[in-house]
Order: sequence, then C-alpha cells, then structure tokens
Amino acid sequence: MLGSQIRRLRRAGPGLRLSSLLVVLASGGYLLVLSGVTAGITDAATACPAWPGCGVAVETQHTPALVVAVAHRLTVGILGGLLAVAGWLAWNRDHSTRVRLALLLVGAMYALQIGVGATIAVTTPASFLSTLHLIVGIAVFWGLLVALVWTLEDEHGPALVGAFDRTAERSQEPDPEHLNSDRSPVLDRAIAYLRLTKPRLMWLLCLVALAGLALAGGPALDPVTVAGTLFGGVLAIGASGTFNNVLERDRDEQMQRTADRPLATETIPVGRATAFGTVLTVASVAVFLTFVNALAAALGLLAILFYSVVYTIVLKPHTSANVVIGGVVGGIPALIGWAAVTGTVGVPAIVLGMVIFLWTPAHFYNLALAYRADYERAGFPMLPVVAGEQKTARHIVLYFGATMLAAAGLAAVTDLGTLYAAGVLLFAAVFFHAVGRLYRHHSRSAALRTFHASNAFLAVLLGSILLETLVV
Ligand code: HEM
Ligand SMILES: CC(C)=CCC/C(C)=C/CC/C(C)=C/COP(=O)(O)OP(=O)(O)O
Repeated sequence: MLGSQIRRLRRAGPGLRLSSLLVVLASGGYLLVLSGVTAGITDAATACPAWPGCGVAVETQHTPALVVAVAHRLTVGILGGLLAVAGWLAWNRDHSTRVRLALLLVGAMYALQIGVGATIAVTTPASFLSTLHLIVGIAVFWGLLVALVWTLEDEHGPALVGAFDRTAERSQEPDPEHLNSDRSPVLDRAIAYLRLTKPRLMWLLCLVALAGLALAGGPALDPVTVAGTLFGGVLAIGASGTFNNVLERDRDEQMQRTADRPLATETIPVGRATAFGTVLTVASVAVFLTFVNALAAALGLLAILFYSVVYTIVLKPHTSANVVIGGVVGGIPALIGWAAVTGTVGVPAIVLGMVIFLWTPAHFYNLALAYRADYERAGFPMLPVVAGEQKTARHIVLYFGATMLAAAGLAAVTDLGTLYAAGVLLFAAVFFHAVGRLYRHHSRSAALRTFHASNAFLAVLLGSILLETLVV
C-alpha cells in the first residue's frame, strides 16, 4: 500500500501534475481548432498578412479579425511553451514510454502546424493548406487527449479496478418515499404513472429539440410549432420510458438503483402500463400530426421504436456496444426540432444529432461505473462489466473529446460564434476537472459528479445555441 503510494508520488512528482497540464493543453488545443473552424480566422489571415508579427500596427486597427489573429498567435505561443514544459515533465518524472512518445508526436505535429500556419499567413492560402491546418489541429488535440488518458492511467489506472463497487456512498435501499407514503392512493398512483415516463431526463431532451427548432427557425419561430413539438416530444419520451419499464421489469427488480420502480414493485400491473405506453404513443403522433407535421410524427415514432425495441430488447441485454449504438436515439429530437420548422432533415440538425450521439457514452459510462455491480447482477453487459473500469474511464474521455470535435463541427456549419465557443470551452474544462477527480478519487460520488458535469456541458452547449440564435 505504502509502496504503491510512493510509486504514485514519484510518477506525479511534487507540484505540477502532468495530467493537469495536459488538461490545460487539450483545452487550449481545442480552442485553436474551434477558432480555426469559425469564420473569424479566415478573415484573420487577411487581416494579419505577415509572420510571426502581423505586419500592421495593432494599436491603430482594432478590427475583430485582427484581434482574432493576434489572440490565435498568442495562444499558439503560450501552448508551445506549455507543451515544452509537458515534455520536460514527461522525461524528468517517472512517466511511461507511451506518454513520452505521444508527447513527442504531438510536438512534431505542433511544429508542422506552426509551419503550415505561417505559410497560410504569408501567401495567398491554397485551400488544401487550410484543410491540412485543420486536420493537423484536430490530430494535435486528439494526441493531447490520448496523452492525457495514458498519463491518468499511469498515475491512477489500477486503483480504479473494483473501486466503484466499494464506494457506495449513497444508500442502496429503495427510496421509502415511493414505497410507503402518507399521500392519497390516487396521488400515489398518479406519481407512479409519472415515474414510468422517466421525467428526470425530459428537460435535456426538450433542450435538444428546442436547439433544433432554433437553428432552423431563428427568432421568428412560431409558438404553436414550438409548443406542439415539445408536447409531442414529451409524450414520445414518456411512451419510450414506459415501454422500457415494462420490458425491463424483471431485471429492474434485481438492481438496487431501480428496484423501487413501479413495475418492479408491481405497484402498476404490466397490462395497464403497456396500455399507458400505447396511449402516450398515439397521443404523441396525434399531437405531432395536428400541430407540427408528418415528418416530426414519423421521427417521434421512430425514436419510440428505436429506444423500446432496438435499444431495450436487442442491444442492451446482448452487447457492450448497447449505449454507443443506442445513443442514436438521443439525436432524434434534434432532427424533430429542425423538421418541425422546415419539413426536412438538414445538415445542422444531423451535426447536432452527432453531438448528442457522441456525448451519450461520456454521459452514461459514469453511471455504468457507479452502478457496475448492479448491472452485473442484472446480467447487462455494460462496458465496465465486460471490459473493466479502466477501459470505461478511457472511453469517457475519448468520447467526450469526440463530442467536442462534433461541437466544433456544429460551429462550422452554422453561424454560432463567441458565446457558443466560450460556453463549450468552459464546460469542457469543468468536465475534464471532474474526470481528473474520477481518476484520483475513483469513488461513486466522483463518477456521479462526472455524470452531472456531462449533463451541464450539454445543457450549456444547447443553452448557448438558444441564446445565440434567438436572443443575440
Ligand atoms: C443510450 C442512451 C442513454 C442511456 C443508456 C442513459 C442512461 C441514463 C440513466 C441510467 C440515467 C439515470 C436514470 C434514473 O436514475 O432514473 C440517466 C439520467 C439522465 N439522462 Fe441519460 N441516458 C442516455 C441518453 C440520454 C440522452 C440522449 C439525454 C439527453 C439529451 C439524457 C439525459 C439524461 C438526464 C437529464 C438524466 C437525469 C439526470 C439527473 O437526474 O440529474 N440521457 N441516463
Ligand atoms: C423523441 C424521443 C422519444 C426521444 C427518446 C430519447 C430517449 C428516451 C433517450 C433516453 C435514453 C435513456 C434515458 C436511456 C436510459 O437508459 P436505460 O433505459 O438503459 O436506463 P435504466 O437502467 O435507468 O433503465
């Protein structure tokens, strides 16, 4: 025990931890990618036509393009310095060869990136150079993420194994509020039906649909379309949740987290719950058809079928890819929102759907870690059950990185700008901070904190889409 503590301290060294520095570097690398895909940087190349200085008097020209260009170059310089410090730490502390090699490769790509950037600045940029600049920028960001994951694994990886099962800080007993209350039986029954609809996740799915609506319609959105889309969507989510409760009632009974669900406790009979799910499905389709359009209705029905049949019956009990593939359903509300306004499926909605799809593993794998033993007991092949905690934690970081890239892609295909970029960057840093704690404390509460950080990230991303498209 003491020996492993000493080894860990040697790896981390006193003072600055390499993993903390890599979080700063990855965030900075992402800022460069994000600024590279927004329109500002294209104008910046023209506003700043020399290298390494701009060749124009910055004090006399305060154009936004020039500010972007100068900020870009300053960030490149600062990150270059930090990258050199990271290399120094990797070589002078007890870090693994794979971390050192990853940083060496990132350093080489960074040098190449500076060369390409300088060429773009001083020449009339050929489009292939701009594409190369973007690709190498993404590779630098990804290389930093991989280096971060490997560093965290070197520093804390083995400590994750079995740790979450041992740290059940939350009471595992079913919430007595649901089992024995002083409320009237009618109210109790109504609450039980409400619980079938999984209401806690509705707000975020509604935000996804709202973002789809806002990207398509801007400030001139029709209130009836908005209300119809949200109401039809809430009914569809309720139907999906109800069918999921029906289909999983036996396994829910075996999991401490879900043992108090109304079907697991037989508070609601299976037949009634199935009828309730069917009524919600019909009501959802009717609302979409009456107040929105046929495409929104079809997509809502597709989402219900996908979640109830493809995810719950086919994927979840049979493959550890269940959540990755199941994440597709989370993107459908984005398509519904867009379709409600345009009657079609558009590129921004597909890219927003990609953001949700890639975010889903980074969201759910934290719960899979926190409740690993529960899922194992119920026979679900969730990633931590079949591949272990370390691989799951690695996937949380990498899927989150992919989500960040998709978020940058969304900025590229829309007019989203500074507010969106700032929100995404800030809450990505909050998420990475939580991930650092997850590796260091490897406890259930740390996993739940990362889960909430993932929700906050998506909420801020969607909220800033709403602000930029509807208000600013
Ligand atoms: C296959 C995909 C997904 C899986 C397996 C998954 C899994 C879960 C689980 C197990 C919970 C806890 C539920 C409970 O305790 O009742 C949860 C909560 C939640 N999920 Fe997901 N989820 C997925 C997709 C999504 C999507 C697409 C969204 C929204 C965009 C979302 C938003 C939420 C929210 C807001 C909560 C509640 C958080 C809270 O209680 O604070 N989830 N999810
Ligand atoms: C428009 C529309 C219908 C969209 C539906 C999208 C939707 C319902 C996404 C949520 C997926 C979800 C909550 C999975 C929960 O996992 P789980 O069921 O494995 O969790 P559990 O272990 O708590 O049952």
